Amino acid sequence: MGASGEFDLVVVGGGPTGENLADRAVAGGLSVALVEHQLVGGECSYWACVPSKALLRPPAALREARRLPGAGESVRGAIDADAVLRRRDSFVGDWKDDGQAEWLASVGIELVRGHGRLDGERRVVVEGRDGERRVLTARHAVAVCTGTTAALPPLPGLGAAGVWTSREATSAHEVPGRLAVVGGGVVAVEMATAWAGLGSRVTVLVRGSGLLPRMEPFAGELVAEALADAGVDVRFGVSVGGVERAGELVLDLGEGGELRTDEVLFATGRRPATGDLGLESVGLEPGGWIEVDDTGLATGVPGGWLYAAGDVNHRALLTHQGKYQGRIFGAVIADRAAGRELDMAPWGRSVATADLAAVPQVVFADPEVAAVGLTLAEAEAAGRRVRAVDYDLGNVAGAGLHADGYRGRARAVVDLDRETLLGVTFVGPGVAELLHSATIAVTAEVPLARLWHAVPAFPTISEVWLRLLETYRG
Ligand SMILES: Cc1cc2nc3c(=O)[nH]c(=O)nc-3n(C[C@H](O)[C@H](O)[C@H](O)COP(=O)(O)OP(=O)(O)OC[C@H]3O[C@@H](n4cnc5c(N)ncnc54)[C@H](O)[C@@H]3O)c2cc1C
Ligand SMILES: NC(=O)c1ccc[n+]([C@@H]2O[C@H](COP(=O)([O-])OP(=O)(O)OC[C@H]3O[C@@H](n4cnc5c(N)ncnc54)[C@H](O)[C@@H]3O)[C@@H](O)[C@H]2O)c1
Repeated sequence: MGASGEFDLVVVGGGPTGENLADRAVAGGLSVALVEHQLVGGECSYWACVPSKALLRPPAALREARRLPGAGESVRGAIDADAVLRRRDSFVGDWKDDGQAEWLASVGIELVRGHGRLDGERRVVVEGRDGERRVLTARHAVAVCTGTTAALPPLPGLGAAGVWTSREATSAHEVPGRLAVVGGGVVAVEMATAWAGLGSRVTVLVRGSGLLPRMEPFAGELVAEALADAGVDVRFGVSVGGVERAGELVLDLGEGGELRTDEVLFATGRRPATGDLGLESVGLEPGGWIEVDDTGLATGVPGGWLYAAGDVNHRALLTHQGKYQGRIFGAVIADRAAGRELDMAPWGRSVATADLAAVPQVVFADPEVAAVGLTLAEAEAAGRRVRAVDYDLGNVAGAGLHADGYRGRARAVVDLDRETLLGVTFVGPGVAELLHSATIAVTAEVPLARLWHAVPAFPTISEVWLRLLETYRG
C-alpha cells in the first residue's frame, strides 16, 4: 500500500470537466486531489473535439476557397493529407499531457496518476500502473468526472475484426482508401466529412431514416445532400449484421448485401465510464449513468458527498457543458464546505440551469450546423405554445458574398406566450460563429421586441436575425 492522503475534495477523472471542477474548488479554498488513469485533458483533448476539428478544418478551408471564383482556380491540387495529420498531431501534443499536468500543479491541484475506484463513503482507492495502491479520503466530497467510452453493438466478429471507434478515427496516421461509417449521429457525420475530405472513399450506413436525428430535420437533410455531392455514399435503413476481416473487412448488411472496405468506424454512441469504478460500494449500479440534481449531487447516494459532472451524468455530452458544470459544481462544493449560502433559483450561480434550457452545439460538417435550446419537436413535446420561423440563408446578402451558391437555412422557435426564443438552428457554411448570439438570446430570454433593436452589421450572415424577425412579424 502506497502513501495515503486526505483532501477536502477528490476528483476522479481529469478530462475538461474534472479539471474545471477541481480548479473552481481550489479557488473556493479547498485542497483537491485529481485522479487520472490515462491523459490529463481527457477524451476531448486527445481523441475527440480537438483532433477531430484539426482533421476537419483544412479540407473545409479548401472547400471554401474552391467555392470562390478567383480563389478557387489557385487551389485545384489534392489536399496534403500528411501535413493535415502532422498538424493534428501537434494539436494533441503527440498524445502527451505534460503541459496539462504542469497547469494542475500551477493552480495547486495534486495529480494522482492511476485508476480510481470508490470504496464506500468519501473513500477512493487508486491503483497505479505499477500496481501500487493509494487510499484517498475526502473530508467533504468526491466528484466523479470519468466521462464515456465508445459503445459498440454486440455483433458477431466485431471484437476480432479490429474496427475503429472514435479513438482510431481521430488518431489514425494513414488515410484509408475505403472507410465505412456506421451511425448517423454527430461523430459519424463529422468523421465521414473529415476522412472524405482527406481522400477516403466513404460509405455511411445509417440504421434510421436521417442524419443528426436529435436536431431540426432540415439539418440532417442538408448535410446528407452535401455529403452525397462530395461523393460520399450515404445509405439509410441499413443495419450491419456482422463484420469479418479477411485482409479487407467484409460487412454483412443483410438484405443490403455485403460491403467491402479497408476500415470501419462504429460511431454508435457512448457508454458511461463507470463499469470499474466501485459504484457498487456506494449502492449504485456499475456501468450506469450517474443521475444528479442541478447542483451536481448524485441523487441515488445519501449523505450529500458524491457529485458527478460532465458526460458521466448524461445531462449533455459536450465539453463546454461539462466545463460549465465543473465551474458551477466546483464552486457549490466549496460553498457547502465553507457553510456559505447557495443560490438555487433558476439561473442562480449554484445550479446548472443551461443544461436544461440552452445547450449550444456546433456540428463541424459541410454545411456547419449550429443549434441551441429546443427544437420545434422538443418544444411541442414539452407542451409549449410555439411557432417555428424559417428563413433561407441563401437569400441573406452576406451569405451570398461568403460563398457562391450558398445553401443554408435558419429556424427560430418562438415561445408565443412570452415572445422570446426557445431555440435557434443555423445550417450553412460559416454559421458556427453565429451561434453565441443565439445562445445569449435564449439564455437571457431577450424579448423579440428588444431583438428588433439589435441591428446586425451589413453585409454579414448575421443579417439572418433581421430576416427571421421580419418573417415572424409578417
Ligand atoms: C469524436 C468526438 C468528437 C467530439 N467533438 C466534440 C466537440 O467538437 N465539441 C464538444 O463540445 N464535444 C465534443 N465531443 C464530446 C466531448 O469529447 C465530451 O463531451 C467531453 O470529452 C466530456 O468531458 P469529460 O471531462 O466529462 O469526460 P472525458 O473527456 O471522457 O474525460 C474523462 C477522464 O476520466 C478519466 N478516467 C475515466 N475513468 C477513470 C478512473 N476510474 N480513474 C481515473 N481516471 C479515469 C479518463 O481517462 C479521462 O481522462 C466529441 C466526442 C467525440 C467522441
Ligand atoms: N461537434 C460536437 O459537438 C460533437 C462531435 C462529436 C460528438 N459529440 C458528442 O458526443 C456524443 C456521442 O456522439 P455519437 O455520434 O457517438 O453518438 P450519438 O448518440 O449522437 O449517435 C449515435 C448514432 O448511432 C446510431 N446507432 C446506435 N446503435 C447502432 C447500431 N447498433 N447500428 C447502427 N446505428 C446505431 C444511433 O441511431 C445514432 O444515430 C454526442 O452526444 C455528441 O453530442 C459532439
